[in-house]
Amino acid sequence: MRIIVYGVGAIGGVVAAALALAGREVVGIARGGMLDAIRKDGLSLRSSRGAEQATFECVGRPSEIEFRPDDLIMLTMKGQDTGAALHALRDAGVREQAIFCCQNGTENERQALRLFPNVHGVTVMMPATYIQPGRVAIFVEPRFGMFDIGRYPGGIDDADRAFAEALEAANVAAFPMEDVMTSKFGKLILNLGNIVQAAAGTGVDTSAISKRAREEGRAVLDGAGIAYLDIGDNDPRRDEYMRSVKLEGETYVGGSTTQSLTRGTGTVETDYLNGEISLIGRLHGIPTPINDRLTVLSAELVGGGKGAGSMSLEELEAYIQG
Ligand SMILES: NC(=O)C1=CN([C@@H]2O[C@H](COP(=O)(O)OP(=O)(O)OC[C@H]3O[C@@H](n4cnc5c(N)ncnc54)[C@H](OP(=O)(O)O)[C@@H]3O)[C@@H](O)[C@H]2O)C=CC1
Ligand SMILES: CC(C)(CO)C(=O)C(=O)O
Repeated sequence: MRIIVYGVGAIGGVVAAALALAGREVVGIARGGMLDAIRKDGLSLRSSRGAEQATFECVGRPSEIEFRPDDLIMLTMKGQDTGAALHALRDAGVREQAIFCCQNGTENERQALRLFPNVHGVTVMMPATYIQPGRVAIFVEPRFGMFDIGRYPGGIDDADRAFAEALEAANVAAFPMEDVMTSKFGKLILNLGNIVQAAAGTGVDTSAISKRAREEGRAVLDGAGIAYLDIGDNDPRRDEYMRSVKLEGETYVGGSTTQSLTRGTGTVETDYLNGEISLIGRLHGIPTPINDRLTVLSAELVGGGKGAGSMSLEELEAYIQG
């Protein structure tokens, strides 16, 4: 069984390296400097275990892979890149293989199920950082993170069990779940603060604004009758499996949206995080003024070429008031 990691960045990089270091067969799909670096020297994984160099096959597009029926395919690109990636997989001949959406947001699974029959949701709890091409880091211990895993829209099958077994071997705590989307909707609530942190900068206390965005998000899910679990700081598994750790010489720049603004990738995932709450709210007639504003804000920050931390807390407050 091979594991194809599509999108070798922070999450894809940590998981691909950890799997390869655990002796699993991994094929990465990467682009730009990351692809060149992995092909040349492999991928350096920095963690509380130290710096480990992982080597694995890496290609630039799915069409370079001869897919096998028992391949497990992880999607680890941002939500705004999922559509193009799914079409590239289908063009490359992928049909019945298990596709694991290892991404934040709840739309990736729906998009994948439109094209493929065998889709799985994964809640990714893993503060990973794309440091530079060829280098990623993970800032928790003793495990590299925790994944809730299950078939979409529900159930657990052999592919979930096989994926969980491989992750456990790679030091990622893995939990097959009958109703994984309840976990993913819980994670969505947590991620409503991503753009807030990205706008104001890591280290600024944005908790009051994030709290309001999350309260609005919960009201929308409640109103729409969508079940969700609390998988944030109150999740008791965090103490056992993923305690924050400082890594000498490495800086945790922040969450995934902060990293996108810092790296200047030119897109952010907010339309699939806060925008998902706006969408569900609009479908159910529930107002979502805060998440609407945050979604527009993300487009303005990206459009204006703004970096992480480009707004003061006061500016952010004023912006949300409209
Ligand atoms: N980072 C984190 O701590 C966490 C992230 N997540 C979620 O995990 C998912 C991935 O995030 P993250 O790892 O941070 O994102 P990154 O941007 O670090 O990694 C995604 C990678 O996919 C690459 N990519 C996108 N499209 C393609 C393509 N068509 N072909 C080849 N490569 C492609 C990107 O390339 P390029 O660099 O050129 O853009 C990038 O390197 C997101 O849904 C995020 O919300 C969840 C929990 C924590
Ligand atoms: C919860 C958080 C912020 C942890 O890294 C995350 O999921 C992300 O970075 O997108």
